[in-house]
Amino acid sequence: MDKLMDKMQEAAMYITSRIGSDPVHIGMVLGSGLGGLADELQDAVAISYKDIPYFPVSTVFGHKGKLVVGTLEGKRVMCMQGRFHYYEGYGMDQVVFPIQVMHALGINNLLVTNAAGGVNTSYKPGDLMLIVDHIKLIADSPMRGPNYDSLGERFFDMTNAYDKKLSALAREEAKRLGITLQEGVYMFFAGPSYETPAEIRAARILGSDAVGMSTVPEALAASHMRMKVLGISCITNMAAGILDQPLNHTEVMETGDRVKEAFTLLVRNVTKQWPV
Ligand SMILES: O=P(O)(O)O[C@@H]1C[C@H](O)[C@@H](CO)O1
Ligand SMILES: Nc1nc2[nH]cnc2c(=O)[nH]1
Repeated sequence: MDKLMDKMQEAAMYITSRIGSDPVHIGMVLGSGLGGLADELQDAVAISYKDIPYFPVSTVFGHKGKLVVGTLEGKRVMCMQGRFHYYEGYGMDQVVFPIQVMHALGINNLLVTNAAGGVNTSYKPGDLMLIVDHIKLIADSPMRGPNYDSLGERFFDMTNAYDKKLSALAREEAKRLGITLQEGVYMFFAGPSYETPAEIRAARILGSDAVGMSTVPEALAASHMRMKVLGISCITNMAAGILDQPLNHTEVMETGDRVKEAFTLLVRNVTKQWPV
């Protein structure tokens, strides 16, 4: 066994010692302001990241740094209440390590969520957006370096990175529940600064509808391991230069808090129907 596989196994064994060996159906990464969903799990077991071998720790306000495992709408789910970002100083390999540990635990379904800035001017803060594709032009790939053939192929396909059936499910459920669900392309920026207005104009020309500092590394790692991914952004603010106002993390958190009911309702109903 190589080193990454050893680390994944050790982390997975520790988590299993805390949650038991019943299968976990869906992994969920909860973005800034969206972590409250984890508090709704039944029979929940919460594990601090600092207790899990080789896990990094969250340093961002609004990211609690806990793995919470429990039942949501009849499915056993594992929520990351707080994620790791490249701008925190972690390598891309550390950013995606939890996703690889989920895979080691037998999880093949992943919901990735985030707070994002709206680039598409038809969006408004508080909208939810189904991620149909992404753009990443900067920073390393998390898969840079030796390939772990037991995890996935060296050159892997990203055509269907965001699963079409799960996307259709989210679309249907949003419609049924009367929740506005925009659809768009999420573009990764390394942060921690928000973008300049010129970068946002460039992002729009390139075809992005929303910008953020996460999610894409996790979607890459999940695709490498052929996990099924559903992505939902919460448009917490209009991206830089669209409105005549500066951006700040407080607004991001406040908007996340404002939409938490709609977000939770949508995720609950998608989870209920999620084929596992
Ligand atoms: O973890 P996410 O992508 O939801 O967090 C976003 C990006 C930054 O961490 C932060 C900026 O306000 O929100
Ligand atoms: N990069 C980036 N990340 C965000 N997260 C929440 N809002 C934003 C934004 O406008 N830009």
